[in-house]
Amino acid sequence: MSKKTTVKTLNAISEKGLSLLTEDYQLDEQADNPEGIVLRSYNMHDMTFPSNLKAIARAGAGVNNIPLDRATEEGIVVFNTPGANANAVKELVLTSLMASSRQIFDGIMWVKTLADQGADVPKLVEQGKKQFVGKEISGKTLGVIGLGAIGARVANDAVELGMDVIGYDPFISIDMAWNLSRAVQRVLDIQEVFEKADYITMHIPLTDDTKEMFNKDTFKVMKDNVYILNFSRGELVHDDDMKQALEDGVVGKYITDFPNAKTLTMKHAIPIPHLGASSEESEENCAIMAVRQLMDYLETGNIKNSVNFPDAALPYRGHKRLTAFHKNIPNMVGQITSVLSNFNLNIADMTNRSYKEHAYTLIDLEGDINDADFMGLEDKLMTIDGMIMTRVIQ
Ligand SMILES: NC(=O)c1ccc[n+]([C@@H]2O[C@H](COP(=O)([O-])OP(=O)(O)OC[C@H]3O[C@@H](n4cnc5c(N)ncnc54)[C@H](O)[C@@H]3O)[C@@H](O)[C@H]2O)c1
Ligand SMILES: O=C(O)CC[C@@H](O)C(=O)O
Repeated sequence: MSKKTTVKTLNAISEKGLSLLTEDYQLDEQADNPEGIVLRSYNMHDMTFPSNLKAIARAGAGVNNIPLDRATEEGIVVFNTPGANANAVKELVLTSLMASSRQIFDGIMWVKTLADQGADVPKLVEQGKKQFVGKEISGKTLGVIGLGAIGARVANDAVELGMDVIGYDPFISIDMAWNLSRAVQRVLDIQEVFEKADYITMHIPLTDDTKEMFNKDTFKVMKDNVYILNFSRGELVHDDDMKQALEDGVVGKYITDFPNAKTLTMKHAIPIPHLGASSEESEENCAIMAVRQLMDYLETGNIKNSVNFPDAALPYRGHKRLTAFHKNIPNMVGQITSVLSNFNLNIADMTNRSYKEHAYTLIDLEGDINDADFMGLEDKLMTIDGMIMTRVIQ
């Protein structure tokens, strides 16, 4: 019996996805040395990668919880599931936008304080409700920073709700640009969003460039009483500056899906316990996509939706297949094919794709090949300068 491939989960992953793992896999939450890991927001930064680990599948969009550079150096592919939870997040953004604008959260908290007022409750409600007069969003300006899977959906639906929408994304993909409503006004300078918007929602990854993008300098440019929605990552906002801006009335409300000890005590902050992607549909979509991508890679070497390797695929026709991940430098493919020819192995098909400083080569080998024909092949390939990982799939 051939050995099963071990997959470990680091968070609760929808059964709809995990049940796709066939009998060739064993799912083991305690495994010390799995070939694959599936996770959501678990922080992997302090974790040493197991020696057998080949792939990490993030059931979700953000990958700031995974040490990508280290994974790349160790030849471990990292996947995410673009768009799979975007509708869930969009719905919560729009819900929060409308509910906060109409002071629903404050109103609910207040009305609960009347619980011991007996028959007077209806009268007190009518007397007290004037504290919670809100604003309609129709006709107001929404600034959307980041027009990816979530931002583009939020922008399009906000247009349908009657808002004037300004979008900023210097790196927008062609697909997203096609999907964006023509009513969304795209701007090339983020300052324009800060200056004009009554509500600002951010849908960008957390990177060195975006960390604390919302700070006292950017608040200074914004309209007084602007509402800021953060369904991306807490670290995009400088907490102390936000606290001050809320106290000064520069920011009217801060709706954040990433509460921490500071935001929980901020006046006018509305903390939500990271529920953006927590819908049944989104959890299933993400798990199914993550597990499929992981299995495809482990079984065929094909890559789709990686954040650190190039996407690459060859139709899998049962050939013995060699995969190699290496530096994106001249003559790597030449050196690989030369080793193959020394081993008397003939190429049936191949592809080589690059991403930033690295490249990935998939080679199908022709004919009936025995295990003995591969003896020493991977060791030899690993002696090529710039080679990071090789794998024979048989
Ligand atoms: N709250 C949640 O549960 C939840 C769920 C999903 C995603 N997220 C967060 O939301 C982020 C966005 O998710 P997505 O699915 O839309 O990702 P995405 O990759 O589809 O979109 C991100 C967009 O941000 C743009 N961008 C990058 N840097 C930018 C910058 N400096 N200024 C403006 N735009 C910039 C990119 O070009 C891209 O279009 C994720 O990275 C994640 O951190 C949170
Ligand atoms: O898994 C989750 O619940 C949240 C995921 C979300 O933050 C993401 O970046 O996709």
